[in-house]
Amino acid sequence: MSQLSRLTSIDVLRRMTPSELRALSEEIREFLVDAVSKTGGHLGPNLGVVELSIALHRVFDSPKDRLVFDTGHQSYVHKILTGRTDFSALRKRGGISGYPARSESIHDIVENSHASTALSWAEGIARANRIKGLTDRSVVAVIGDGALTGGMSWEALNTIADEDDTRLIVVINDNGRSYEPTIGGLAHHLDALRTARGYEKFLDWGKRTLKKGGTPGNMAYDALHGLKKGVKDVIAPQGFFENLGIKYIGPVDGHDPIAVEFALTRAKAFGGPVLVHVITEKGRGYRHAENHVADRFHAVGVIHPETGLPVAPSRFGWTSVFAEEMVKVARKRADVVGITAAMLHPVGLAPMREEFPDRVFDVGIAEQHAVTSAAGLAFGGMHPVFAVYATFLNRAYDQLLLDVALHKAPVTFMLDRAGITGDDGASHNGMWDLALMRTVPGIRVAVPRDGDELVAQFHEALDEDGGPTLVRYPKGSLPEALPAQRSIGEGYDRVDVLSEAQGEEGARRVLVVGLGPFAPTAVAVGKTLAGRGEHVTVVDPRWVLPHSPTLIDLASAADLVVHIEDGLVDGGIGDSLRDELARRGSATQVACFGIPKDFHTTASRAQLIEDFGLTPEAIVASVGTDA
Ligand SMILES: Cc1ncc(C[n+]2csc(CCOP(=O)(O)OP(=O)(O)O)c2C)c(N)n1
Ligand SMILES: CC(=O)[C@@H](O)[C@H](O)COP(=O)(O)O
Ligand SMILES: [Mg+2]
Repeated sequence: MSQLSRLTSIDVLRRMTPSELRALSEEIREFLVDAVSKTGGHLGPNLGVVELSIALHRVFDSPKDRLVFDTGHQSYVHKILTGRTDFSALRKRGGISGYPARSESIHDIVENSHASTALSWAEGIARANRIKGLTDRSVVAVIGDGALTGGMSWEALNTIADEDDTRLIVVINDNGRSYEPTIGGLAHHLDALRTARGYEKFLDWGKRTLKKGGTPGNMAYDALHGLKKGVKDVIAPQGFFENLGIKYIGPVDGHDPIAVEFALTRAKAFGGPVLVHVITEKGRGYRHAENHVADRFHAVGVIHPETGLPVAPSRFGWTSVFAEEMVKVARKRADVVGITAAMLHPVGLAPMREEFPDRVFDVGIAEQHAVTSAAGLAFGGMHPVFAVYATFLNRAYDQLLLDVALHKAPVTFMLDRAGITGDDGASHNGMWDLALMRTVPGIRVAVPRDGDELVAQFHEALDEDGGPTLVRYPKGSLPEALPAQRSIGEGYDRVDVLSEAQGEEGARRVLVVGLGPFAPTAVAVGKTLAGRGEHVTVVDPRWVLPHSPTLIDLASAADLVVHIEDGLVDGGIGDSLRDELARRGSATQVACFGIPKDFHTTASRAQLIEDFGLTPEAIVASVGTDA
């Protein structure tokens, strides 16, 4: 009988012998490869935390003890161990989320997939436990070495170090990588700890001792008892964690079940803030992941399990257009530099780094630093291009507002994954940037409708040296090119007319505005309205903030503006246009269509577009008839 099928409860897990645990680890790896190759997902990270997740659930008693996963993309094994083994609809509607989800399990806590938050979550939970006198409860934060490069992690560690009586265990899941090898001084320090003399000695001694081990059932006790007497002289050299005042245990081989369990048992018994440094391997046990140079299968699409090759071709057309154009620009403009927050390949800066390694900077998962560093680079005469997923820019709003915009710094933000991303969870939809940018003085925002426009607007952004510019585009493959029938105005003021129709005498005059990927939707809406005899003009404003005077004039001349955007409907660009028209005393009605702000369960982009009433049919039905 397979260990996985035996696993009907955590108690069964806790009674497993070392050999059963090893078999279970293998089965879980096979399960992960088989399941995730069918659906896509975070295969590499989860292959790396099989033994760690098992040990966490054997040593700690979730949900009494709280397990918090940073980013949460590495929680598939935790899900399997807590009774969720149907991965057939992973990240799909009706299936399990790719991140912890409270609606799925009492064992899941943090649904936010933005990195570097786990230590703050854990510190707050542990503080609450202390206040409530729940002194028998541990809080465990599992954080990757990449997430540890995020500033919030250090804000939390600074506080945690001061809370001696807090039962808080920080587990660093150190696989040496974010997507790529983790950058910076911290990564070097972790390396130093990892190769510390004590680590080898710790392991050899641990294995020797445990060869004489006790009964399998008492493995953790034997590990603890057997290794305790020698542990004092194998703790890794003083590191900044100890200097901060946080006890450090490790480094520990994260794929050695006994060593991990022993270390976690010690940490649990410590009774104060303690950090366990666990060394793991991203993609462990699946050679196509282990051999994948770029990111060890950090996030894969549907793949052939036997080869690791994608079933469908690359799905990131917009990113490829930017990547290619960035290299062309860099060849011509020495002042242009690229910045990424630990996502070199996903945002398309790898080709530029290939050719100009000194002009692409990876700052780790540190978007706030990236933005203010860009302000510094601009002050120094460069034109920085920060390529980032739209949702992750949220974190650097203050830096954008008061370090970049306040100083009118010529920084260009290239926002990938803007709008509804769908299956990657609620906090991954790039839905907030347009509304946020309404509050940023002086920023110019563009929303290209196809690849040609992305290139054109990227160049226009780079030509702007009087302040920040932002170009945002969706996840996935490129749409058909959508040429304009004619354009009105020049430069930022230019508005592209995509279609127009003269209606019947006295019919309603409708201006349909489709931003970016909703331009084709706007054309479809216009066609239906024209078919009913209404006067229709369908436009793409290209640069959407500040509003172009041409667009304002077109809108003022209409009875109704239908405005469709891949962003928040409350407070979005359509809302802003409505406010602007009202300020001018215009009687034009504005019907805004976009994303509602309440967060959503996992579903595909197509499903969410249906849900939000963003199909042409739904929009036409909503704006009614002229009658
Ligand atoms: C604020 C933020 N920026 C970027 C990302 C994208 N991202 C997701 S996982 C990841 C790498 C995480 O590395 P690490 O914490 O070491 O976890 P591992 O994948 O190695 O287990 C990144 C950059 C994110 N989720 N949140
Ligand atoms: C967890 C995380 O933030 C990233 O791994 C993200 O899920 C990648 O998204 P894409 O798959 O759209 O590149
Ligand atoms: Mg890592």
